[in-house]
Amino acid sequence: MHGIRNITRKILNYSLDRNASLTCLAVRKMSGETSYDFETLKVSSPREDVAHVELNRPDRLNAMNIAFWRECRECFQKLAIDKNYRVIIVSGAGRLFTAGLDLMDMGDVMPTGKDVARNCFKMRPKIEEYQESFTSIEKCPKPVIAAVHGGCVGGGVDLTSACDIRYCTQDAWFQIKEIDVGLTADVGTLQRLPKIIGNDSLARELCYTARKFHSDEAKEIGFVSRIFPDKAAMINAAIELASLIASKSPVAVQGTKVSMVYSRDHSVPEGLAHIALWNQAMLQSEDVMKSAEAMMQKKEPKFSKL
Ligand SMILES: CCC/C=C/C=C/C(=O)SCCNC(=O)CCNC(=O)[C@H](O)C(C)(C)COP(=O)(O)OP(=O)(O)OC[C@H]1O[C@@H](n2cnc3c(N)ncnc32)[C@H](O)[C@@H]1OP(=O)(O)O
Repeated sequence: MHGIRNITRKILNYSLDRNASLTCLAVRKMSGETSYDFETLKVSSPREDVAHVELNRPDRLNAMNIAFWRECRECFQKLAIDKNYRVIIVSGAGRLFTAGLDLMDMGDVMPTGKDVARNCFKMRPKIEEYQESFTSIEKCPKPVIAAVHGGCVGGGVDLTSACDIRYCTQDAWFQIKEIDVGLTADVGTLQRLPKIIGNDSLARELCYTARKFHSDEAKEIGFVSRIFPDKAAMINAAIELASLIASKSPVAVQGTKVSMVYSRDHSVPEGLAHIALWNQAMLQSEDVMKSAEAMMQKKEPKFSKL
């Protein structure tokens, strides 16, 4: 008799638990909330319209393990279409931004078969997936601000090169370290960094030698735009900047990012043709009239979510 009662209680508890979690899921879906529950990233919202993504494996110096590569991609793909956020900040938890590729967790990209051709057919889509982890930052139409403290090694330079704006602390240093671990960098530094710093000779020097460059040099060459005495000051400034950008028309801000990314990789006539096509639609936005009215009335405009 006791046995049957126990089983009944277990079944009842199970269905209550299940109903509770289904209700939670339904509420989340109904309210349009996206879940950002990750193992290697912590996502918070320090201000309205601002998301803060923290690389969150401080005990491993935020080294990029297999879960990280997947989660980074997923996170930015979600943020790209999440109407609750207009600007994103990326920083690292613990004593430095990131130590780059997790050298203890590379099983995903190391071929195991005997046949070179078959290994290659497996490897290429894997490498492309890793590339997409950072390209998803660039594809996200919302501005992404990197806030770097301590070291930013290997994959960290790839990641921050895909961001729109880079701030760092006085103690920050950067290292395109791939050469030193026998790799040709393949997730974005070689493609993006030379265009950011506009100095091909120096880009090659940094990539071929893997020498560290510190905050002052990073600012001098245009890799970062501002340096702060410590992490707290940098994060505060990043939040202020993010809030300012978030107060502008999201139609205009996101169109600007899309156009700047496109124009970087195309000729001036192609870039102009692209923005003409884009703006033939976007100039019809209510944000244009709202901005003009606010300007005339000397008021701050409020723009609705996208
Ligand atoms: C298809 C692939 C695409 C991606 C490519 C990306 C490539 C790259 O990122 S290449 C660069 C790889 N990273 C490195 O070579 C950095 C290695 N680490 C260091 O040089 C130092 O740890 C560092 C200078 C960052 C910090 O030195 P510090 O003395 O302050 O700390 P440590 O005692 O060395 O490290 C503390 C613990 O963290 C572990 N750790 C550090 N880096 C990594 C890493 N990259 N992967 C895995 N684990 C790492 C280190 O072993 C220590 O662990 P423990 O001894 O257990 O405390």
